[in-house]
Amino acid sequence: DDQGEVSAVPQLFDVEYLAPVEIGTPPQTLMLNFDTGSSDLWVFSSETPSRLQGGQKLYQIQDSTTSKRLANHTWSIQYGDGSRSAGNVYLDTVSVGGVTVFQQAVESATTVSSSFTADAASSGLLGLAFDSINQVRPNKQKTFISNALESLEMGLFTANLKKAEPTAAGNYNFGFIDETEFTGPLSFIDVNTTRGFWEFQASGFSIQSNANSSSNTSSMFVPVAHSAIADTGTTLLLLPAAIAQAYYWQVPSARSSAVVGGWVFPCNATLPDLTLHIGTYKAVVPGELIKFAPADTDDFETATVCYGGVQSSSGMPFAIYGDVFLKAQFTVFDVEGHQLGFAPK
Ligand SMILES: O=C(CNCc1ccccc1)Nc1scc(-c2ccccc2)c1C(=O)NCc1ccccc1
Repeated sequence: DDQGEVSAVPQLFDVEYLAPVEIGTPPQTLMLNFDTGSSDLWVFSSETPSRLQGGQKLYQIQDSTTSKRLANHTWSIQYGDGSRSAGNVYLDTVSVGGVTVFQQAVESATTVSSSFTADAASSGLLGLAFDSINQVRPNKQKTFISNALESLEMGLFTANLKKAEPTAAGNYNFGFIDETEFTGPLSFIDVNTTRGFWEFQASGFSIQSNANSSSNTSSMFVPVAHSAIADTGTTLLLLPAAIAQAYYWQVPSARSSAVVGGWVFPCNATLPDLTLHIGTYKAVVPGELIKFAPADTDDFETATVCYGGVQSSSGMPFAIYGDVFLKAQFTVFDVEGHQLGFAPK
């Protein structure tokens, strides 16, 4: 029974986490964005027009002796931020951290939008949401994890994303739970797979002011029930506007800037911790993770205006608990049990 582990390498300002994936025979290793918010494994390839390439390593289809065209099948995907890609479909051998799937659908891009072209480090995405939202037509294809399930010791994978110090890489594990990766007990909640996402219910929030190091006062619990998804592919923690507003009202001189496109605050501000209540689990997101990135220059030293890691999810179908949230928790994605498990780390 298989188990696999692969390191999750944070890119600048933790905007995404890439992990090595081996495709074809002999294996071609590409860095892909592991994305629990979508269900397509797609790559830049020898079919991607050179004018749409931006230096990414390509899947050389003809160099793989095991690649087979899935005739008359195509794919096309659009993400909520407007980015998009589309192309043809091949079946080939795919390995992640030692877990191998034969005849995995590998979606080759014949067109990508500008934000993908501009992201030189990422050769594509590896979707880890449910098969129902795979975008291959006429016949949907299964995700890597769905195909790998039968060979895994446990029908689950875990994400342990980390804030990028120079060396810190997080990791994804497939088929096992490494108890050394978290401190407190795991708390499990049910997942609603109707929309194909890792969707769950959260009941509200509380805010801890870190006024001084010795004591911090915890605010009372504020009930703001909302649907949310656990999404490694979305950078920020996108919450109902009422929660985002209540949070930044605790930060002196924070404001919602139409110019920048979200909540900003002075970089020398001390940000409170935010606790999100999920079932009986209290997920603490430290203020330091919410001081996300400089908004007016490229480095924290000279920047005066900083962009918040918590932003509003208004206009979206649900709240999106992205990397800013997942960096603070150890998360179990129980594919077979349709559950999410969280623990502090
Ligand atoms: O699409 C995803 C997961 N994939 C993220 C991704 C990765 C690489 C390139 C582009 C996108 N998650 C989901 S589920 C639902 C949405 C959504 C977001 C806004 C409006 C409507 C739906 C998104 C999504 O688009 N996430 C990425 C994102 C980017 C910028 C701002 C918000 C969200």
